[in-house]
Amino acid sequence: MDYGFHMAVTTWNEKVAKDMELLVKEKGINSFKFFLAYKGALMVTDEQMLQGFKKCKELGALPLVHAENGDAVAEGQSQIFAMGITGPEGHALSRPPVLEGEATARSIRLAKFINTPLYVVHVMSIDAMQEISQARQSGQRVIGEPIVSSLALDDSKLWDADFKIAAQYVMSPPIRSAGHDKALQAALSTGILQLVGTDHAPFNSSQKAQGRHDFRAIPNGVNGIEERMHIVWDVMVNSGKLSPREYVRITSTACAQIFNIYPRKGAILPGSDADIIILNPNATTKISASTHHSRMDTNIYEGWTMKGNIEVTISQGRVAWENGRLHVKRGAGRYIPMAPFSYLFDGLDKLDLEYVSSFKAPVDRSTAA
Ligand SMILES: NC(=O)NCCC(=O)O
Ligand SMILES: [Zn+2]
Repeated sequence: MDYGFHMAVTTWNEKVAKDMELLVKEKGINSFKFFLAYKGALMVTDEQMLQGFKKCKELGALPLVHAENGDAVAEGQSQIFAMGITGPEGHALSRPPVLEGEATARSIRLAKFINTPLYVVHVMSIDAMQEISQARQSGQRVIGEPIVSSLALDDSKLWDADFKIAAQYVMSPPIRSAGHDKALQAALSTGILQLVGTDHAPFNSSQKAQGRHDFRAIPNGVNGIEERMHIVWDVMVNSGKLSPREYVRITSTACAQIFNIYPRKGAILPGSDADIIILNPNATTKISASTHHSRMDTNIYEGWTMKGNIEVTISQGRVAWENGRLHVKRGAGRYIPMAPFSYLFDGLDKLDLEYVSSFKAPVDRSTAA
Protein backbone atom coordinates (compact mmCIF):
# COMPACT_ATOMS: atom_id res chain seq x y z
CA MET A 1 0.00 0.00 0.00
CA ASP A 2 1.10 3.55 -0.66
CA TYR A 3 1.82 5.72 2.35
CA GLY A 4 2.68 9.25 3.51
CA PHE A 5 3.78 10.82 6.76
CA HIS A 6 2.80 13.47 9.25
CA MET A 7 5.70 14.82 11.29
CA ALA A 8 5.58 15.89 14.94
CA VAL A 9 6.75 19.20 16.38
CA THR A 10 7.83 18.56 19.97
CA THR A 11 9.75 21.74 20.77
CA TRP A 12 10.44 25.11 19.19
CA ASN A 13 13.64 26.73 17.94
CA GLU A 14 15.22 27.97 14.72
CA LYS A 15 16.35 24.46 13.76
CA VAL A 16 12.80 23.11 14.02
CA ALA A 17 11.55 25.99 11.86
CA LYS A 18 14.23 25.24 9.22
CA ASP A 19 13.51 21.50 9.35
CA MET A 20 9.81 22.18 8.79
CA GLU A 21 10.64 24.30 5.78
CA LEU A 22 12.83 21.58 4.28
CA LEU A 23 10.25 18.87 4.97
CA VAL A 24 7.48 20.82 3.27
CA LYS A 25 9.45 22.20 0.34
CA GLU A 26 11.58 19.15 -0.46
CA LYS A 27 10.20 16.04 1.23
CA GLY A 28 6.45 16.02 0.61
CA ILE A 29 5.28 16.64 4.18
CA ASN A 30 2.22 18.87 4.53
CA SER A 31 1.08 18.32 8.13
CA PHE A 32 2.65 18.55 11.58
CA LYS A 33 1.28 17.08 14.82
CA PHE A 34 1.46 19.00 18.10
CA PHE A 35 1.02 17.02 21.31
CA LEU A 36 -0.67 18.99 24.10
CA ALA A 37 -0.28 15.94 26.36
CA TYR A 38 2.64 13.68 27.38
CA LYS A 39 4.24 16.18 29.75
CA GLY A 40 8.01 15.91 29.92
CA ALA A 41 8.15 14.00 26.65
CA LEU A 42 6.29 15.16 23.54
CA MET A 43 4.15 17.96 24.99
CA VAL A 44 4.50 21.50 23.66
CA THR A 45 3.73 24.69 25.54
CA ASP A 46 1.20 27.22 24.25
CA GLU A 47 4.06 29.41 23.08
CA GLN A 48 5.63 26.53 21.14
CA MET A 49 2.24 25.66 19.68
CA LEU A 50 1.72 29.27 18.58
CA GLN A 51 5.12 29.49 16.90
CA GLY A 52 4.52 26.13 15.23
CA PHE A 53 1.06 27.16 14.01
CA LYS A 54 2.52 30.37 12.55
CA LYS A 55 5.18 28.40 10.68
CA CYS A 56 2.61 25.90 9.43
CA LYS A 57 0.50 28.71 8.05
CA GLU A 58 3.47 30.32 6.29
CA LEU A 59 4.36 26.95 4.70
CA GLY A 60 0.79 25.90 3.87
CA ALA A 61 1.06 22.87 6.16
CA LEU A 62 -1.83 21.69 8.29
CA PRO A 63 -1.32 21.65 12.08
CA LEU A 64 -2.74 18.56 13.79
CA VAL A 65 -3.36 18.49 17.55
CA HIS A 66 -3.41 15.73 20.12
CA ALA A 67 -5.77 17.63 22.40
CA GLU A 68 -5.48 16.86 26.10
CA ASN A 69 -4.22 19.21 28.81
CA GLY A 70 -0.92 17.53 29.69
CA ASP A 71 -0.36 19.45 32.95
CA ALA A 72 -3.79 18.44 34.21
CA VAL A 73 -3.30 14.84 33.02
CA ALA A 74 -0.08 14.62 35.07
CA GLU A 75 -1.92 15.97 38.11
CA GLY A 76 -4.85 13.55 37.51
CA GLN A 77 -2.46 10.60 37.22
CA SER A 78 -0.76 11.46 40.53
CA GLN A 79 -4.11 11.86 42.28
CA ILE A 80 -5.61 8.62 40.98
CA PHE A 81 -2.46 6.60 41.68
CA ALA A 82 -2.25 8.07 45.22
CA MET A 83 -5.83 6.83 45.77
CA GLY A 84 -4.52 3.30 45.22
CA ILE A 85 -6.05 2.90 41.75
CA THR A 86 -3.13 1.37 39.86
CA GLY A 87 -4.83 -0.66 37.09
CA PRO A 88 -5.92 0.31 33.54
CA GLU A 89 -9.16 1.89 34.78
CA GLY A 90 -6.94 4.52 36.42
CA HIS A 91 -5.94 5.59 32.89
CA ALA A 92 -9.50 6.67 32.05
CA LEU A 93 -10.13 8.20 35.47
CA SER A 94 -6.97 10.29 35.39
CA ARG A 95 -7.65 12.03 32.06
CA PRO A 96 -11.42 12.74 31.85
CA PRO A 97 -13.22 14.29 28.85
CA VAL A 98 -13.04 17.80 30.32
CA LEU A 99 -9.26 17.78 29.73
CA GLU A 100 -9.81 16.85 26.09
CA GLY A 101 -12.44 19.58 25.76
CA GLU A 102 -10.12 22.18 27.29
CA ALA A 103 -7.19 21.41 25.00
CA THR A 104 -9.42 21.20 21.94
CA ALA A 105 -10.90 24.61 22.77
CA ARG A 106 -7.47 26.11 23.45
CA SER A 107 -5.92 24.87 20.22
CA ILE A 108 -8.97 26.00 18.24
CA ARG A 109 -8.74 29.48 19.71
CA LEU A 110 -5.02 29.75 19.07
CA ALA A 111 -5.59 28.56 15.50
CA LYS A 112 -8.22 31.28 15.17
CA PHE A 113 -5.76 33.87 16.53
CA ILE A 114 -3.18 32.82 13.92
CA ASN A 115 -5.93 32.33 11.29
CA THR A 116 -4.72 28.88 10.31
CA PRO A 117 -6.78 25.77 9.55
CA LEU A 118 -6.59 23.11 12.26
CA TYR A 119 -7.08 19.32 12.31
CA VAL A 120 -8.01 17.65 15.62
CA VAL A 121 -6.83 14.03 15.59
CA HIS A 122 -8.47 11.18 17.50
CA VAL A 123 -11.60 12.96 18.74
CA MET A 124 -12.76 10.74 21.60
CA SER A 125 -15.38 12.76 23.50
CA ILE A 126 -18.53 14.84 23.27
CA ASP A 127 -16.57 17.63 24.94
CA ALA A 128 -14.06 17.85 22.07
CA MET A 129 -16.70 17.33 19.40
CA GLN A 130 -18.80 20.21 20.73
CA GLU A 131 -15.82 22.59 20.59
CA ILE A 132 -15.22 21.59 16.97
CA SER A 133 -18.89 21.99 16.16
CA GLN A 134 -19.04 25.49 17.66
CA ALA A 135 -15.90 26.58 15.81
CA ARG A 136 -17.18 25.27 12.49
CA GLN A 137 -20.51 27.00 12.99
CA SER A 138 -18.64 30.26 13.46
CA GLY A 139 -16.90 29.69 10.12
CA GLN A 140 -13.54 28.51 11.45
CA ARG A 141 -11.68 25.90 9.38
CA VAL A 142 -11.44 23.08 11.88
CA ILE A 143 -11.44 19.41 10.89
CA GLY A 144 -12.47 16.77 13.46
CA GLU A 145 -11.31 13.16 13.12
CA PRO A 146 -13.02 10.52 15.25
CA ILE A 147 -11.34 7.13 15.09
CA VAL A 148 -12.62 3.57 14.89
CA SER A 149 -12.31 3.02 18.65
CA SER A 150 -14.07 6.27 19.60
CA LEU A 151 -16.99 5.44 17.30
CA ALA A 152 -17.33 1.75 18.14
CA LEU A 153 -16.31 1.19 21.78
CA ASP A 154 -16.93 2.37 25.30
CA ASP A 155 -14.57 2.27 28.25
CA SER A 156 -16.13 -0.72 30.06
CA LYS A 157 -13.30 -3.12 29.10
CA LEU A 158 -10.84 -0.96 31.06
CA TRP A 159 -12.56 -2.35 34.17
CA ASP A 160 -12.06 -5.99 33.06
CA ALA A 161 -10.68 -8.15 35.88
CA ASP A 162 -8.07 -9.58 33.51
CA PHE A 163 -5.19 -7.07 33.21
CA LYS A 164 -4.24 -8.39 29.78
CA ILE A 165 -7.68 -7.59 28.39
CA ALA A 166 -8.07 -4.24 30.15
CA ALA A 167 -4.60 -2.99 29.16
CA GLN A 168 -5.31 -3.56 25.46
CA TYR A 169 -7.83 -0.70 25.62
CA VAL A 170 -5.41 1.89 27.01
CA MET A 171 -4.95 4.73 24.53
CA SER A 172 -4.96 8.51 24.76
CA PRO A 173 -7.22 10.38 24.88
CA PRO A 174 -9.01 7.45 26.52
CA ILE A 175 -11.91 5.50 25.07
CA ARG A 176 -14.87 7.15 26.83
CA SER A 177 -17.95 5.94 28.70
CA ALA A 178 -21.01 4.77 26.77
CA GLY A 179 -22.80 7.66 25.09
CA HIS A 180 -19.73 9.42 23.71
CA ASP A 181 -19.53 6.78 20.94
CA LYS A 182 -23.13 7.40 19.83
CA ALA A 183 -22.69 11.17 19.95
CA LEU A 184 -19.59 10.94 17.75
CA GLN A 185 -21.44 8.69 15.29
CA ALA A 186 -24.21 11.29 15.09
CA ALA A 187 -21.68 14.10 14.59
CA LEU A 188 -20.02 12.14 11.78
CA SER A 189 -23.32 11.47 10.07
CA THR A 190 -24.30 15.14 10.15
CA GLY A 191 -20.97 16.56 8.95
CA ILE A 192 -19.87 18.05 12.27
CA LEU A 193 -16.92 15.63 12.07
CA GLN A 194 -15.39 14.98 8.67
CA LEU A 195 -13.53 11.68 8.39
CA VAL A 196 -12.51 8.54 10.30
CA GLY A 197 -8.93 7.70 11.24
CA THR A 198 -7.47 4.84 13.27
CA ASP A 199 -4.61 6.23 15.36
CA HIS A 200 -3.27 2.71 14.84
CA ALA A 201 -0.59 2.30 17.54
CA PRO A 202 -0.56 -1.33 18.64
CA PHE A 203 1.41 -2.93 21.46
CA ASN A 204 1.44 -6.63 22.28
CA SER A 205 0.63 -8.09 25.70
CA SER A 206 4.20 -8.19 26.92
CA GLN A 207 4.68 -4.54 26.04
CA LYS A 208 1.40 -3.58 27.75
CA ALA A 209 2.54 -5.61 30.81
CA GLN A 210 5.15 -2.94 31.54
CA GLY A 211 2.32 -1.18 33.37
CA ARG A 212 1.12 -4.24 35.32
CA HIS A 213 1.43 -2.36 38.63
CA ASP A 214 1.11 1.21 37.40
CA PHE A 215 -1.30 2.29 34.65
CA ARG A 216 1.02 5.25 33.87
CA ALA A 217 3.56 2.81 32.42
CA ILE A 218 1.14 1.01 30.07
CA PRO A 219 2.13 2.00 26.52
CA ASN A 220 -0.69 4.01 24.93
CA GLY A 221 -2.32 2.79 21.74
CA VAL A 222 -4.77 0.41 20.12
CA ASN A 223 -5.15 -1.38 16.79
CA GLY A 224 -7.47 -0.18 14.03
CA ILE A 225 -5.86 -0.10 10.61
CA GLU A 226 -6.94 -3.59 9.55
CA GLU A 227 -10.41 -3.22 11.07
CA ARG A 228 -11.34 0.32 10.04
CA MET A 229 -13.26 -0.31 6.82
CA HIS A 230 -15.30 -3.20 8.25
CA ILE A 231 -16.13 -1.59 11.57
CA VAL A 232 -17.03 1.78 10.10
CA TRP A 233 -19.28 0.01 7.58
CA ASP A 234 -20.99 -1.83 10.43
CA VAL A 235 -21.32 1.07 12.86
CA MET A 236 -22.26 3.74 10.32
CA VAL A 237 -23.81 2.03 7.27
CA ASN A 238 -25.38 -1.18 8.62
CA SER A 239 -26.92 0.95 11.37
CA GLY A 240 -28.47 3.26 8.76
CA LYS A 241 -26.56 6.35 9.90
CA LEU A 242 -24.68 6.85 6.64
CA SER A 243 -25.20 5.90 3.00
CA PRO A 244 -22.57 3.84 1.15
CA ARG A 245 -21.72 7.00 -0.80
CA GLU A 246 -21.08 8.91 2.42
CA TYR A 247 -18.99 5.97 3.68
CA VAL A 248 -16.65 6.53 0.73
CA ARG A 249 -16.38 10.20 1.64
CA ILE A 250 -15.54 9.71 5.34
CA THR A 251 -13.12 6.83 4.80
CA SER A 252 -11.39 8.06 1.66
CA THR A 253 -12.32 11.17 -0.29
CA ALA A 254 -12.33 13.67 2.59
CA CYS A 255 -8.91 12.49 3.74
CA ALA A 256 -7.42 12.77 0.25
CA GLN A 257 -8.81 16.30 -0.12
CA ILE A 258 -7.66 17.49 3.31
CA PHE A 259 -4.13 16.15 2.75
CA ASN A 260 -4.06 17.45 -0.81
CA ILE A 261 -3.64 14.20 -2.75
CA TYR A 262 -7.09 14.28 -4.39
CA PRO A 263 -7.95 13.09 -7.06
CA ARG A 264 -4.84 10.92 -7.26
CA LYS A 265 -6.28 9.27 -4.13
CA GLY A 266 -9.86 9.30 -2.87
CA ALA A 267 -11.50 8.97 -6.29
CA ILE A 268 -12.15 6.50 -9.07
CA LEU A 269 -11.41 8.69 -12.08
CA PRO A 270 -9.22 8.55 -15.18
CA GLY A 271 -5.69 9.25 -13.96
CA SER A 272 -6.38 8.31 -10.33
CA ASP A 273 -4.32 5.59 -8.66
CA ALA A 274 -6.97 2.84 -8.78
CA ASP A 275 -6.88 1.99 -5.07
CA ILE A 276 -10.25 0.29 -4.70
CA ILE A 277 -12.05 -2.08 -2.35
CA ILE A 278 -14.96 -4.33 -3.27
CA LEU A 279 -17.18 -4.81 -0.23
CA ASN A 280 -19.88 -7.46 -0.29
CA PRO A 281 -22.63 -6.16 2.03
CA ASN A 282 -24.23 -9.60 2.33
CA ALA A 283 -21.15 -11.52 3.45
CA THR A 284 -20.00 -11.73 7.05
CA THR A 285 -16.73 -10.76 8.74
CA LYS A 286 -15.40 -11.96 12.07
CA ILE A 287 -12.49 -10.27 13.80
CA SER A 288 -10.04 -12.21 15.93
CA ALA A 289 -6.39 -12.07 16.95
CA SER A 290 -6.17 -15.66 15.75
CA THR A 291 -7.00 -14.66 12.16
CA HIS A 292 -5.86 -11.05 11.78
CA HIS A 293 -2.69 -10.22 9.87
CA SER A 294 -1.06 -7.98 12.45
CA ARG A 295 1.77 -9.38 14.57
CA MET A 296 -0.19 -8.33 17.66
CA ASP A 297 -1.34 -11.13 19.95
CA THR A 298 -4.61 -9.35 20.86
CA ASN A 299 -7.36 -7.44 19.09
CA ILE A 300 -9.64 -4.90 20.80
CA TYR A 301 -12.47 -6.00 18.47
CA GLU A 302 -12.03 -9.69 19.37
CA GLY A 303 -15.13 -11.67 18.44
CA TRP A 304 -16.90 -8.86 16.54
CA THR A 305 -19.02 -10.44 13.84
CA MET A 306 -20.67 -8.18 11.31
CA LYS A 307 -22.37 -7.98 7.96
CA GLY A 308 -20.09 -6.76 5.19
CA ASN A 309 -16.85 -8.24 3.94
CA ILE A 310 -14.11 -6.76 1.80
CA GLU A 311 -13.55 -9.46 -0.80
CA VAL A 312 -11.11 -7.67 -3.09
CA THR A 313 -8.58 -4.90 -2.54
CA ILE A 314 -6.95 -3.28 -5.55
CA SER A 315 -3.83 -1.18 -5.05
CA GLN A 316 -2.24 0.80 -7.91
CA GLY A 317 -4.62 -1.03 -10.23
CA ARG A 318 -3.39 -4.48 -9.15
CA VAL A 319 -5.31 -7.01 -7.06
CA ALA A 320 -3.63 -7.00 -3.66
CA TRP A 321 -6.17 -9.08 -1.74
CA GLU A 322 -8.66 -11.67 -2.99
CA ASN A 323 -10.24 -14.83 -1.60
CA GLY A 324 -8.57 -14.24 1.76
CA ARG A 325 -5.10 -14.13 0.17
CA LEU A 326 -2.57 -11.35 -0.03
CA HIS A 327 -0.87 -10.83 -3.40
CA VAL A 328 1.71 -8.15 -2.74
CA LYS A 329 5.44 -7.79 -3.11
CA ARG A 330 7.27 -6.35 -0.13
CA GLY A 331 8.20 -2.76 -0.99
CA ALA A 332 5.52 -2.28 -3.65
CA GLY A 333 3.95 0.54 -1.62
CA ARG A 334 5.18 3.96 -2.68
CA TYR A 335 5.86 7.06 -0.63
CA ILE A 336 3.32 9.68 -1.71
CA PRO A 337 4.62 13.25 -1.35
CA MET A 338 1.89 15.66 -0.27
CA ALA A 339 1.93 19.23 -1.55
CA PRO A 340 1.24 22.16 0.78
CA PHE A 341 -1.63 24.65 0.49
CA SER A 342 -4.65 22.35 0.32
CA TYR A 343 -8.10 23.88 -0.24
CA LEU A 344 -8.19 24.66 3.49
CA PHE A 345 -5.73 27.49 2.85
CA ASP A 346 -7.71 29.10 -0.01
CA GLY A 347 -8.57 32.72 0.75
CA LEU A 348 -6.74 32.93 4.10
CA ASP A 349 -4.80 35.94 2.79
CA LYS A 350 -8.10 37.74 2.13
CA LEU A 351 -9.30 36.97 5.66
CA ASP A 352 -6.01 38.27 7.07
CA LEU A 353 -6.40 41.48 5.08
CA GLU A 354 -10.00 41.87 6.21
CA TYR A 355 -8.90 41.45 9.82
CA VAL A 356 -6.18 44.10 9.58
CA SER A 357 -8.49 46.47 7.67
CA SER A 358 -11.04 46.13 10.45
CA PHE A 359 -8.65 47.81 12.92
CA LYS A 360 -9.67 51.30 13.94
CA ALA A 361 -7.02 53.81 12.83
CA PRO A 362 -4.14 54.02 15.34
CA VAL A 363 -4.11 57.21 17.40
CA ASP A 364 -1.48 59.82 16.56
CA ARG A 365 -0.19 61.08 19.93
CA SER A 366 2.94 62.77 18.60
CA THR A 367 1.58 66.27 19.25
CA ALA A 368 0.13 65.47 22.67
CA ALA A 369 1.71 67.35 25.61
N1 LIG B 1 -3.13 7.55 20.89
C1 LIG B 1 -2.34 6.74 21.55
O1 LIG B 1 -2.70 6.29 22.62
N2 LIG B 1 -1.15 6.37 21.05
C2 LIG B 1 -0.54 6.87 19.89
C3 LIG B 1 0.21 8.13 20.17
C4 LIG B 1 -0.74 9.28 20.38
O2 LIG B 1 -1.24 9.81 19.43
O3 LIG B 1 -1.01 9.63 21.51
ZN1 LIG C 1 -2.11 11.51 19.60
